[in-house]
Amino acid sequence: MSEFTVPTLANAATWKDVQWPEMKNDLVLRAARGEETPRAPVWVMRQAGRYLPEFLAVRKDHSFFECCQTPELAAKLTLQPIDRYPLLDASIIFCDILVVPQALGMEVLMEPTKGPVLPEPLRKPEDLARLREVVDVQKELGYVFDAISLTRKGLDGRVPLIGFCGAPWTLMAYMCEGGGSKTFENSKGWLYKWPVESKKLIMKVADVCADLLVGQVLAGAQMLQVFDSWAGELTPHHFAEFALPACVYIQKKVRHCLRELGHADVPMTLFAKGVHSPASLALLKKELTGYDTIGLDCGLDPVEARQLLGSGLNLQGNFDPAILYGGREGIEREVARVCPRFHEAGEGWIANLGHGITPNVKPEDMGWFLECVHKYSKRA
Ligand SMILES: Cc1c2[nH]c(c1CCC(=O)O)Cc1[nH]c(c(CCC(=O)O)c1C)Cc1[nH]c(c(CCC(=O)O)c1C)Cc1[nH]c(c(C)c1CCC(=O)O)C2
Repeated sequence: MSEFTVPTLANAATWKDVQWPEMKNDLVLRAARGEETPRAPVWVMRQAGRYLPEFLAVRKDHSFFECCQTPELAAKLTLQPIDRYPLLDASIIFCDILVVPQALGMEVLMEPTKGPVLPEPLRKPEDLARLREVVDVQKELGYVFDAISLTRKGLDGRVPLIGFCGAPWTLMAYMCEGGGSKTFENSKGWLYKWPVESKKLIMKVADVCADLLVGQVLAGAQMLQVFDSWAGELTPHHFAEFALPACVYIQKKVRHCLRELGHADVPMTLFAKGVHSPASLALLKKELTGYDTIGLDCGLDPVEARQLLGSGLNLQGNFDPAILYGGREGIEREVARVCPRFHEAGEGWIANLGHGITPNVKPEDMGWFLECVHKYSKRA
C-alpha cells in the first residue's frame, strides 16, 4: 500500500482524449529537462499583475479572488503578459497560493493596502479542528483546473503553461499569522511550542497542495512550481525539519499520482526564497529533493549555488527585481553581467527574477529586460 491517496478528479478518465494545440515554443520545457538550450528561456514570477495597465483595468471591476475563481477572467489575466510580450517563454496560471487555506476552510481576504488577511488565524493546536478533515480539491478548487484548461487553449501552443502552489511552511505562516508578518511570532511560535502539531498541520497542507498540482497537470499544466517564499525566515535546522520534508512529500506524491493516473511526468521547480546557508543549499540537491529545478533568489551567485547544489539540477533565476527600476542602460549592463555567471554554472538555466516583479515597473522596461535576456543568454 502506498502512503499516497490519489485525488478524485473530474477529468481523471477524460484527460487522455484532449488534444492540445501543438507547441510552437517548448524551450522552457527543454531547459527544465536539463537540456542545454541555445539561449535561456525566460519568464517572470508574478508576470501577470499590478504593473500592467490591462490588469488594473480588469481589477477595477472585479475583486482579486473573483479573478482567481472565474476561469474566463483568470485565463484572460494569464494571457495578458503573453499577448503583450512575444519574448516570454512561459506562462503561469493566474491564481494565488492562498487558495489552499481557502480550500481547507479558512477565510482569506485580499485587502487593497495590506495584502492577504485571514481574519481567523490558527492560534493553538485545537484550532486545527476548524480545518476540513478531508479536502475534495475538485469541489473546492475545480475553478483552477477550468482556468488552466481554458488558458492552455488560449495559448494555442505559443508557450508552455506553469501550474503552482505555495509550499506548506509558507502557507502555515499565513494561516497562523493571519496575513503577512515581520516577526513570524505566531507561526514560529507554533514550531517551538507544538512541533508535533506543526508537522500535522504542514502535512495536511502538503496533501492539498499535491492534489492541487495533480489536478492542474490533468487540466493542462505542463510544468509545476512550489513557492516557499518564507523558507528563508527559518533557521537551517527548522528548514530541514519542517519546510523541506513537506516539499519533498509534495514532489513524491505528485509524481506517484501522475503515474497512477497514467499521465507523463512533468518538470517540477522548488523556489525556496532566502535559503542561503551552505548546509541548507546542500539539502536541495536533485537526489535529495527530486525537484528538477531550483529557483534562486537574487542573494545567491549562480556559480556558488551550483557548487553547493551539485549537478543534474537546473537553475532558475535570479535577476534582482530592482533591475527593472534601473533604466535601459542599467538593465542591459546587469543582464550582460549575470548571463555569464549562469553559463559558467552550466546545465539547464531558466532566466527569471529572483522574486516577483514589483508594482510601478514600467511595462516597456519589462519588455527591454526580455530583449536583453534573449541577446545576452545566447550560448557562444
Ligand atoms: C507569497 C505569495 C502570495 N502569492 C504568491 C506568493 C508566492 C510568490 C511570492 O513570494 O511573491 C504567488 C502568486 N500570486 C499571484 C500569482 C499569479 C501568477 C503570476 O503572475 O506569477 C502567483 C504565482 C497573483 C497575485 N497575488 C496578489 C496579486 C495582487 C493583488 C491585487 O491585484 O490587488 C496578484 C496579481 C496578491 C498577493 N498574494 C500574496 C501576497 C503577499 C499578495 C499581496 C502583495 C502583492 O500584491 O504581491 C501571497
